[in-house]
Amino acid sequence: MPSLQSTLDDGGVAAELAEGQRAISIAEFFEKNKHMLGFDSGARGLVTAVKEAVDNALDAAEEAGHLPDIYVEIEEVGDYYRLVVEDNGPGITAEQLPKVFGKLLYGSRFHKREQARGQQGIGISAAVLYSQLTSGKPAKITSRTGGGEAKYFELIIDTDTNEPEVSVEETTTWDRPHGTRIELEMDANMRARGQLRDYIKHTAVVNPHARIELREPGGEFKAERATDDLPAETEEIRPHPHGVELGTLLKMLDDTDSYSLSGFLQEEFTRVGKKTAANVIAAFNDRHYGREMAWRTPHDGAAVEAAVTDVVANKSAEDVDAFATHIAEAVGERDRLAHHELDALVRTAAGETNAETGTTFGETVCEKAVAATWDVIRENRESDLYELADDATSTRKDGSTIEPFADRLAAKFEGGRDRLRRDELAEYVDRAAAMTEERDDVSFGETARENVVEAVWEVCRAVPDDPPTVTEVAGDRDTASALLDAMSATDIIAPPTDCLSPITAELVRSGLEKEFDADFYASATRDAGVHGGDPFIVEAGIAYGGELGAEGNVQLMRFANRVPLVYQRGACATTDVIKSIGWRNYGLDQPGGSGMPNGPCVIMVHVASTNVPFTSESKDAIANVPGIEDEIELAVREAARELKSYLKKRQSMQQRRQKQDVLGAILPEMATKLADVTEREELDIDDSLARIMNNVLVERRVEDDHVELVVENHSSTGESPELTEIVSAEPTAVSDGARVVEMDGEWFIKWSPEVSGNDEATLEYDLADADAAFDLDVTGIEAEKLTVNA
Ligand SMILES: Nc1ncnc2c1ncn2[C@@H]1O[C@H](COP(=O)(O)OP(=O)(O)OP(=O)(O)O)[C@@H](O)[C@H]1O
Repeated sequence: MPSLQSTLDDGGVAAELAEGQRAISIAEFFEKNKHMLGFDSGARGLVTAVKEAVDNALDAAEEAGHLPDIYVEIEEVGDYYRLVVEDNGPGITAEQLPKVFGKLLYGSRFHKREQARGQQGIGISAAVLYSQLTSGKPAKITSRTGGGEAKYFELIIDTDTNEPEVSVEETTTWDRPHGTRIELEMDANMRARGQLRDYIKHTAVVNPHARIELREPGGEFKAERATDDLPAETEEIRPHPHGVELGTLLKMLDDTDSYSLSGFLQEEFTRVGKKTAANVIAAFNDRHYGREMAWRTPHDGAAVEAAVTDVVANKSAEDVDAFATHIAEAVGERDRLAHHELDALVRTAAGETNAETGTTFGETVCEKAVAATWDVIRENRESDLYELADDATSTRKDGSTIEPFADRLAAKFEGGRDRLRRDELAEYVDRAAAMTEERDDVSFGETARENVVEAVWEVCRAVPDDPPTVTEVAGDRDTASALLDAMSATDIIAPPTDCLSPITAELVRSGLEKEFDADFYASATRDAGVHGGDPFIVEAGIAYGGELGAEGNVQLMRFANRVPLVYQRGACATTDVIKSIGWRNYGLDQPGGSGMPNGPCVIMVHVASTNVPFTSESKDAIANVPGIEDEIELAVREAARELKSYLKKRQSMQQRRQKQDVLGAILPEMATKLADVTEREELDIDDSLARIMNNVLVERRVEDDHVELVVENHSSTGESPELTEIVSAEPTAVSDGARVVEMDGEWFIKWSPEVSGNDEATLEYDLADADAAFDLDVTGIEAEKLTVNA
């Protein structure tokens, strides 16, 4: 078959192609690209649908201030699976409902800067799309808003138009007073049961205020509510100036009602008041207008006087002289002068002279005087630049290098107001330096050049011009780009974090304690950072030991905005960071010193943000954003430090126990042998063991009705044990510092002595009844460091 090109000329090909070109609806696009939304297989599609519906249910209930109560049911019905998700949220109005479920990219959160699980307005409608594509059945939705009647809808998405097609809309009855019920049928299977259960279990870890019930063909799972406190309510915020992208800035400039740049900055951004706006504008002016060079003023006022006198005609010599003297004196008072400063100074001199002489020095005269004085001031620019360059460069550069360089640099200033941007100045310096290197056979390196630029830029003055208006900035990409640069270069305090709802270190820990039976738990919450104008907070938690499986890699749990991330672990910034940490340093096994560590350990990382940068629309993995990666690392390291000291201590306790076990086996034999040989009474082993092990030894000594508890601290550090003696008769003459409580005929005597290293304390009491029974309990010291002989 001949190719299109061989039968048609270029214009013909274009016309032919044009016939086949048409807009693609978003629904059509996602129909073909289901994997982008997490619906690439039946197993995964089911997990994604549950995730989207449950995330929405949690968002909706929390937003309405209700403790979430969510029911998820998966049932096999004929060739398909039926998914039902019910929530006790505020419900959806009959007007909104068809669009929420029947239109992709329709939602309430996309434009909000506030932490929420949903972001894009695709999730649940994508589940509807997947269901209708695989089963051909409509979505069945029941929703009831507080106080209203329940409404029932059946709908599909028209993929050509991306609009809902409602087939049934009626009033119904429902036992929930408010909430939403979604029923979807889809081609699916339960191969991803593990992921499904993980998703529900991990959701429960980070949402202890939610009650979630899952019923699926393989069994039931219930996560009961652990707290009645809803997460702190979040506030919507405006974007932060750091990290906004140019396109967004241009759009904001177009949309704003503000006229002035200062107003725009204060109105549209968070953390920008009058002062910060002024700082941004100063930085913007530097970039947009540049600065004016301020030349060193001449020592000799006579030259200025002469120059002014020369150019002013038609006035009495006396008046001209007074004017020239005023200018020369004012110039002499300044160390350096920029053109606009000179201009203001001449006008002040004109006013002063006028007050003294009554003669007017008008616009033209002033302009002439400014020009003449400016020429005089500029005459010294070679020596001025020489001094600046000489100070700024290393002492190794001698005058013969600096002098020709300064002359060349001075030549670049072409006159006028000597106004230039920093990049222009850098170019002048580069050219002068390159020429000097070439002509004079000397070196003028990068650092020297940068130092000269900095020194000259420092003496330049900010221009007094008003910044352009918002409309002017919006109309020019370069100007907007200069504003963006200025925004990122200005110090601005971090955004407020009331738009975020971190889990908090305390709840991260109790969440882990609730779901994992371990020996050790640690957690950390970092301060907020900013990414792309959106604030974010990273939290980390670690559980170690206990019932956790010791074989293979540690278990990594990733969360974003309280949602567990189940898929694409390998593509996630969180995983990359965990792999990049040297875990051997924290006491975990890590073959080869990098990669996933091994051991009985769960590491969890939560990134909360008003806009989590996911790698794709299916929201499975966090993108490699350096600022976020840094914070993940710091949070994990903070928790890992606690793990390290726990493991270190555990190791030293283990060694102690081993030593104690060996001694415990040898010492009695030695004592017996020694007693045989010496024919003396056998030695008290506990006493010797405590001494050898540097333990704390607690011994009871009873004489008639007098009881003594002796606490000997054989270690070198102070200890504060808690001793509780339980006696069956009332004790008397109890030594100081004790609390005595009677309960059901038993007396509890509690002491908390502080015993310094290598010291001892004696606690005592008398018994009214010599036959009384007693029992001692000692806490506050690790078992491995304690020997009780009582
Ligand atoms: N169960 C529900 N109760 C109340 N409102 C809901 C419920 N489910 C969805 N909504 C509303 O419908 C909107 C669209 O939901 P959808 O899942 O399509 O997107 P999203 O949650 O905003 O974002 P994402 O695509 O990131 O999940 C939500 O923003 C919310 O306003």
